[in-house]
Amino acid sequence: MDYLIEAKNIKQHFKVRDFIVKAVDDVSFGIAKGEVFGLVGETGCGKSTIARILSGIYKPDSGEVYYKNHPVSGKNKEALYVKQRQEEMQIVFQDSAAALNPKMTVEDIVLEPLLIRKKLTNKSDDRQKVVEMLEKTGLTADFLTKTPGELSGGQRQRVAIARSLIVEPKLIIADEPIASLDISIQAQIINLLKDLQEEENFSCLFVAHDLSVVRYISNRVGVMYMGKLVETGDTEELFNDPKGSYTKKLLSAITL
Ligand SMILES: Nc1ncnc2c1ncn2[C@@H]1O[C@H](COP(=O)(O)OP(=O)(O)OP(=O)(O)O)[C@@H](O)[C@H]1O
Repeated sequence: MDYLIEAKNIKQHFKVRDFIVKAVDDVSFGIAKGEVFGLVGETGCGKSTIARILSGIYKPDSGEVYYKNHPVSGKNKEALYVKQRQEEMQIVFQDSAAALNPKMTVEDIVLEPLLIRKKLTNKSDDRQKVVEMLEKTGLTADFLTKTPGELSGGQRQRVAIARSLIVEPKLIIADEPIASLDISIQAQIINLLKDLQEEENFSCLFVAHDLSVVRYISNRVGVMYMGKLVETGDTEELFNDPKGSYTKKLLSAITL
């Protein structure tokens, strides 16, 4: 299978006082180009740790992450592909919106990833690009000069998404991207992410508690239980015909 990013046998253990927490315990899966892979499971089962390992924030204790079939996490990692993953990936966290620099304008916030990559051109073209990104996320040029404090939670998350899109990412790691938003705004942001994914065709790891959201947005789903990936499958197959006893239990706890 030609995966954009793949985890093979990754493990991440944390020592907490005298205990070893097996946060991720021998997990393997891949995300194809243009695919949305949803990761579900109870609190503490290891979803965020996996998101951090795939994005390179954590180095797994063992196992390997591959980007375009080249190792990017272990001893034999290939610098060229580590760099490509870094440049082609964006992360949208639960609190991305809250973490926007309160002193910066929306224009500067959205441009920052290009600044970091030394890809700014000239002021008017750059501004045009920002406006384009804002419009993609349902905002307008009126927002250019605003600061995060002047925006609602939903608008801030739109700005965070616009900021991710400006580098034309091939991969978005979304870790609970709607969890901190009001219920009424969550659907809008999920619809936006789904539309953008269909337009831009980036691959996505989508981590969420909410199974109905995962079902709506994902092509494939992985179910985690205590650090292990206990079942993966195409979304509708998995939801309609879960195989494992844990998946059955998890799905029966909700009404979809
Ligand atoms: N830096 C750390 N140090 C110690 N333990 C950690 C660390 N990060 C995570 N853990 C533990 O590893 C386990 C998995 O955590 P993780 O955050 O990956 O789960 P999760 O499924 O994302 O949970 P949630 O849905 O609550 O975010 C938990 O028991 C957590 O307490």
